[in-house]
Amino acid sequence: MTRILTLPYALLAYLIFLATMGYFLFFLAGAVVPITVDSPSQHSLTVAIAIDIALILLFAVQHSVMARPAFKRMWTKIVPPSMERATYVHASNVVLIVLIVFWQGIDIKLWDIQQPIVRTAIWVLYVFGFLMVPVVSLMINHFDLFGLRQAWLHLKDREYQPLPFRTPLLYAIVRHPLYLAWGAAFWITPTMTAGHLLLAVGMTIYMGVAAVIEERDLVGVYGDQYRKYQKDVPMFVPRLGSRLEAEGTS
Ligand SMILES: C[S@@+](CC[C@H](N)C(=O)[O-])C[C@H]1O[C@@H](n2cnc3c(N)ncnc32)[C@H](O)[C@@H]1O
Repeated sequence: MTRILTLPYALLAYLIFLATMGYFLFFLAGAVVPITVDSPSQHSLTVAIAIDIALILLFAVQHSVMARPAFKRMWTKIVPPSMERATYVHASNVVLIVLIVFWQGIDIKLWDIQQPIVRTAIWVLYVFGFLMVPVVSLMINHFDLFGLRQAWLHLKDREYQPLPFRTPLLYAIVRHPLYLAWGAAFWITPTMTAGHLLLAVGMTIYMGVAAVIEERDLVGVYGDQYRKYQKDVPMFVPRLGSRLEAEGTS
């Protein structure tokens, strides 16, 4: 039964993710869609800040806890292993939709660049940064990240093999290009409100902590290979003039 259900379950998670991400592009831009990061709050400033912080914490806890090996070991006693990653994607979708729906905008402008050419250039950079998120996910294994590979292997009755350690393209320059792309999406805007800043700061802190925790797990999985990678390649900020040969540490 799970053999038949796993692939549609994972595909549904993936499609909802794509739709949510499409919405999120405009949510962060504060344009086109009805609810955005700048939608005015109906609450006092203190309550609005408290709700926003609770939403960021919910996002951080769900993403961090469900990605830990110990949680996965326990969780896969309930959820079939082939559905574990797709379930993570479903949960992440729910959390992101909750964040979008309940986010409280705080309309205090910290910067507001109106010069048309500069404003357009910033929008172009924003879209580029945002689109780097799916592009970077393709560099390691997009379909594994979204649970589709696990579901496909299960359908074909083939055993799941974890991804090998790799350092392709941007992974030869920094260890966390996906978080860097997310950072660009959160920070690059011609009009920064206090609500948007709260989201950008909260997510940046979360990604910093998540990267440290993720690396502990990666050292556990890949051992000295990952330790060497940590020595050779910076976490977030590229070092001028130094770049691993793509795939060089694999
Ligand atoms: C959401 S991705 C984020 C990757 C990274 N933190 C980044 O910002 O690009 C997390 C998954 O990527 C995998 N991963 C991260 N770096 C990797 C590497 N160099 N080779 C293979 N898998 C990697 C981890 O095992 C984890 O399952």
